[in-house]
This record gives sequence, C-alpha cells and structure tokens, in this order.
Amino acid sequence: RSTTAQVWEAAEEFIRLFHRENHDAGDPRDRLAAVRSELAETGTYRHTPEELVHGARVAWRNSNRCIGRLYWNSLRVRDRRESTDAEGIAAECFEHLREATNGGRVRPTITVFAPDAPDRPGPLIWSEQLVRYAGYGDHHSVTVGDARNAPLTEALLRLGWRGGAGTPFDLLPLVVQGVDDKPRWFDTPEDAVLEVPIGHPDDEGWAQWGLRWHAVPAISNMCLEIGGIHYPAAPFNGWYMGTEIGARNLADTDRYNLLPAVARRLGLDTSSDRSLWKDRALVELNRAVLHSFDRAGVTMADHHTESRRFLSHLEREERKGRDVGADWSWIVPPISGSATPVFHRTYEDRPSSTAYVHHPGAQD
Ligand code: HEM
Ligand SMILES: N=C(Nc1cccc(CNC[C@@H]2CCCN2)c1)c1cccs1
Repeated sequence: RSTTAQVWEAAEEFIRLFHRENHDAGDPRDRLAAVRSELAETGTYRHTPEELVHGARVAWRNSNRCIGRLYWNSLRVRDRRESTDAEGIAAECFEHLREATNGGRVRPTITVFAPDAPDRPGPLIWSEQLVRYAGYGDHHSVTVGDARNAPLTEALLRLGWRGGAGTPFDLLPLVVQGVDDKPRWFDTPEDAVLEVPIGHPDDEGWAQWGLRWHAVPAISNMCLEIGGIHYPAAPFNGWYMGTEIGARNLADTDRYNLLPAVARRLGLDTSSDRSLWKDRALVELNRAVLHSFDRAGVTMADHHTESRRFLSHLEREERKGRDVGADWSWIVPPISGSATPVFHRTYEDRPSSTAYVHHPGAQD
C-alpha cells in the first residue's frame, strides 16, 4: 500500500520523464498540476493512453535482468484497463497470444489490465506465464510434466480442473482472479498456442521422444509499476532465447531433466562429471532447440546474437545520456558465459520506480 506522498514522488518523476522524452507533449507543468489535484481528491490518478504506452516501454528499458532490451521502444501496448472481470481478462490474454504469435514472427507485446485502486486491488493472473505445461505429482516426487508448475497444477485440481491427458506437455488452463476476488480457470484455446516439436539436426532418433515447447514466452505474474500506479495484471511477451529452453526448461534436474537421456543417445561416458558429458549434452540440446525453432519459422534468439544486441543497447543508451542498470547473474547466459561479450564486463544494478516487479511473496 503506498501513501499519496509516495505516489506523488513517483508520479512527478515519471511525468517529467515522459515530457522530456516526448517533445510533442509540451510543458509538464499543467499535467503535473492536474495529477497532483486528482491524487489529492481521489488517492490515485489515471495515465493518459500515451503515458501508459511510454511507461510500459520505460519499465522494460529499466528491467535490469533482461538481456533483450534493444527493442524497448517498439513494444506493442494493448490498453485493456477497462477489463476487470476474469472472463474478459482471460479472453484478452488469449487474443494477446494470437497477436503476439503472428504466425511465428513473434511481436513483443503487453496487455495492461485494471490498476490497483485505493478502494480495491486490481485483478491477478495466478499463472506465471500465459502458456504453462502441467506438472503431475506433489512437488517432491513429480512423475509427469513440468515440476515447476506442480503448485499451479495442484491449485487447478482443487479449483475443479479434471487434469489433462497425462502427457508430459499438457497445456494448463489459465487462472485469473478478477476484481471480485474469485479465482476462475479457463482452458487455453488450441488456436492461441503455437508449439514447436523439438528434434536434433543430425539425429532423426530424437523425434521418438516427443519433445516440444511453446513458441511464445508471456510472463503474467509480475506487477507493472508506472509513476506510482500499480498494474498487477499486465502480461508481456518477447521471443525466447534458445538457452532458456535448451539449458534450463528441458535440462534442469527439477524440470524435464533430459541431460542423461541426451548423453546416452550421444554415447557419452556418464560415469564421471570429468568426461564433461553434461556440458556436451547441453550444447547438443541447445543446437536442437535453435534448429527446431528455425525449422518451424518461429522467432528465437541465440545467446551470442542477443549478447551483442544487449551491448549495442548499452552503447546507444550511453549516447543518449542514460545509465543502464543490469544484473550480471541474470544477463550472462547459462551456457558458454565467457564465450559471450556480456560476461567480460560489470554492471550497476539500479532500482527504478517505473519497472516490472514480482508480487510480494512470489517465487523467484
Ligand atoms: C524481445 C525479446 C526478449 C528477449 C530475448 C528477452 C530475454 C530475457 C531473458 C533470457 C531473461 C531472463 C529470463 C530467465 O532467465 O528466466 C529476461 C528477463 C526479463 N525480461 Fe526480457 N526479453 C525480451 C523481451 C522482454 C519484454 C518485451 C519485456 C517486458 C515488456 C521483458 C522484461 C523482462 C523482465 C522484467 C525480466 C526479469 C524477470 C524476473 O525478474 O523474473 N523482456 N529477458
Ligand atoms: N524470453 C523471455 N524469458 C523470460 C523473461 C522473464 C522471465 C522469465 C521466467 N523466469 C523464470 C525462469 C524459471 C527459473 C529461472 N528462470 C522468462 C520473455 C518472457 C516475456 C518477455 S521476454
């Protein structure tokens, strides 16, 4: 809960920034006076459509853990602040997926739902991403699917979902809590989710594993904060960087844990870490992911290209007189770190009042 003084401080900073970076917005004084009186009368204030668009883009530009910020100023913003009920929000989330997927030419997009108001909190999306695979079994002994989503799968079963077909890649329904506070779940329409089958470029045998992953990463459980106003439901997507799927989602021991199977298929000696079998399996799994997305015509970054783009972003921001904050431990890719240019320098981890933040008490 913010006091009006805290809101005013962030609001003034954001309005001044908006007018500085949008010269056709003119002098900020009138807007500052209007915001100040609206805040005094109602305990909050409403962003203009232009302020909302720029705020969502600046929040991305301020995301210290994000390597993909070069294109921050071309984020597509879907203003859905009038959506407050769970059904309407779910429908807009599925439309977001269709628009962002764009037949494989993925477009970075955000949909902004109703903000927190002084008399009632805004809506919440319980799912971490708009597309998630079920994890069946309790968190400690997951038998089938993505163990990361075992808690959400449990919550869905308690909410009356009967479970899917029991495959390792069952699409979970989306869980939305409208402003009436009641969580509801909605099956994800098939035409809203593009999936990519994962195969290896040199070994047809991988196809028998039935591996796949969804084309679009869309984070739905973070809060967008712009100039003191909180938008707790504001799902945003970019495109995947291959390592996210190849080095984490399919490789982590508490996710799909595929390195042993890949190593066996490659005929590697898995009896000792010193054979570097995990390292060789990781490279082949990442080659398979990049190859499969390219074959499917779905946008995907490789960690070398994305690292170069990030350093270009830093240079361009410096030229504009803006400092860029970054968190080295998130920016450096999970494989081949020192083979990418982002590894060989340090960064300042700078806080900003306009940013994407985790809800208090959330995981990660
Ligand atoms: C356009 C392509 C993009 C790429 C390739 C990209 C890449 C990444 C990667 C690899 C991470 C680390 C994720 C992890 O290790 O789990 C990340 C973090 C993040 N990205 Fe980006 N990103 C892109 C676009 C965006 C967009 C459009 C937004 C928001 C509008 C965004 C906001 C963030 C935020 C807030 C984090 C930190 C998440 C957290 O703290 O948990 N990114 N990005
Ligand atoms: N490419 C993306 N990846 C991404 C971005 C932010 C957060 C996440 C999810 N992070 C949580 C995972 C799970 C364990 C460690 N990382 C993924 C994007 C998602 C949304 C816009 S870009």
